[in-house]
Amino acid sequence: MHDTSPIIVWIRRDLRLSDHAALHAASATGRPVIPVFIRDALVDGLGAAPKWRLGLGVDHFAKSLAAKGSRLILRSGPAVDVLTALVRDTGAAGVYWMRAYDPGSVDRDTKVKAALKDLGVEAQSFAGNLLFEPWSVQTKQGGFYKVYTPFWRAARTHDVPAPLPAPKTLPAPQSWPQGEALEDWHLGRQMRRGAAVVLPYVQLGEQAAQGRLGAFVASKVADYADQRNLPGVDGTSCLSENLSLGEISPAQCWHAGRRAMEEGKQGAETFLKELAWREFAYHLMWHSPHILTSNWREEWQAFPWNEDERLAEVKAWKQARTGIRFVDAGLREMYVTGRMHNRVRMIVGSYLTKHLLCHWKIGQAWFEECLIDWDPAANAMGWQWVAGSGPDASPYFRVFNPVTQREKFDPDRAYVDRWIAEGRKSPSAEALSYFDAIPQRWGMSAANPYPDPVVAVDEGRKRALSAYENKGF
Ligand SMILES: Cc1cc2nc3c(=O)[nH]c(=O)nc-3n(C[C@H](O)[C@H](O)[C@H](O)COP(=O)(O)OP(=O)(O)OC[C@H]3O[C@@H](n4cnc5c(N)ncnc54)[C@H](O)[C@@H]3O)c2cc1C
Repeated sequence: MHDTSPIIVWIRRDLRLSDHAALHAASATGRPVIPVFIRDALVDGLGAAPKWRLGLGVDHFAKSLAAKGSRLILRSGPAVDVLTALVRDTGAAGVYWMRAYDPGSVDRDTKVKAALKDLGVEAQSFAGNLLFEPWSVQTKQGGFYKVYTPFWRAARTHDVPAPLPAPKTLPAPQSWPQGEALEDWHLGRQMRRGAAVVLPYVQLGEQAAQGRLGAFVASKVADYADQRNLPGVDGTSCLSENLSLGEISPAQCWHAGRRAMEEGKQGAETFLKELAWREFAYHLMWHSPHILTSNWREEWQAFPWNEDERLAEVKAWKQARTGIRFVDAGLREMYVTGRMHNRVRMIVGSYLTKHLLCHWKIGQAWFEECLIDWDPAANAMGWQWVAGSGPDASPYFRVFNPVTQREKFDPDRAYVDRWIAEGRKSPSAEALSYFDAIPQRWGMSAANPYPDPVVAVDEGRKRALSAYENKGF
């Protein structure tokens, strides 16, 4: 193979130059590098907001590559077809990529690897989208962890390699293969009215992500342990948006957290533990992929969840008009910003699965539609945790009371007042922007009175507890 045969770097949800082992290794070969992004069935299957956010991220990353004298070639179709055709067209010596761990990607990547090997081309995948490879953290018996705390105890003894710098050069090939235009993919098509409303909340790309991490470590991490549960306070890193598309690597976050810990900043260890929750989600998804699609605990299979999306309660929940302010505030925050505070994710999830006795899959799918930080593993684990059907889940009989939770975690009502417009003399701009984002056919207006609860807090709790009786949980 000639030295000028290029290396193709297949870019997926790893839209960064630094701490990108595949780009780094490709650059180190001294060969020309051809970065490629493929719009395949997994991209087409994304929900509206994550697909739109991916499009913004890809566009931004293409510009970062252009600033280095490189390019991002865009192609669509099944990855195996696109890559084998590209290898033939360019005479590439190898294809490198960063590993993904969801079953759809694993299946696809296994086929790609086999096809490339058949062509006699080097096919290499690299670690770096997680801190610890999911198979590397094992129980003493060689199994996987089903409970977070022992997982954390085992994981924290593992080394996390120092992040790699961005490659110095990404030599261009003599001629670039043809690519498609991102505009023609219409990745934002389903966002309709929402895009203009969500856009100001987006922090796009690697530099912005590094800025977020820097600001968090400089001014928020010290109080993080106390403040991270208060949705009215800007007390968390907000890095999930960037982590979900790999605009920052978990190792970069981890090492920044470690340094903060060494500097004696309280809260830094809690931050590391939260990063480890992300790892735990991937650990669980890798070892028990059914967490994405069915009750992780077998005993929940017979539970009679409501699964009908047409139910009035489900519509009210999705449209953030359940009549429970803390719940509606969270769902509105998500619709307007593409994100939702972790505490409130638990409250809205509990209300859907317990007060309304609806299947967690309805919530999982709605979050997948609306979140710009959507992550398959964290979303599935979060929903199964809330519902009680997952490993290390919230006990089934723990029904969050959204009223007392609001009193405890939003005592001055800063959060609910920010997101609920109805009944207020001068609603906040954020609360009003919800009505600009939602479809007009929902028929909602800030001028309407705030709705009565679809299911009252006590009544829903009692109903849930009686539904759980004699189910053998
Ligand atoms: C029902 C439900 C659904 C969820 N869906 C998602 C999702 O689609 N995408 C997503 O990234 N997170 C999800 N989470 C986890 C959590 O809510 C978010 O990661 C967190 O709110 C992100 O905000 P932050 O970046 O400011 O977090 P920080 O508090 O600053 O934490 C730092 C990082 O740690 C990780 N992290 C923190 N908490 C968790 C957690 N409970 N589980 C897994 N990782 C965590 C995230 O990567 C986060 O960016 C979900 C939680 C629940 C209860």
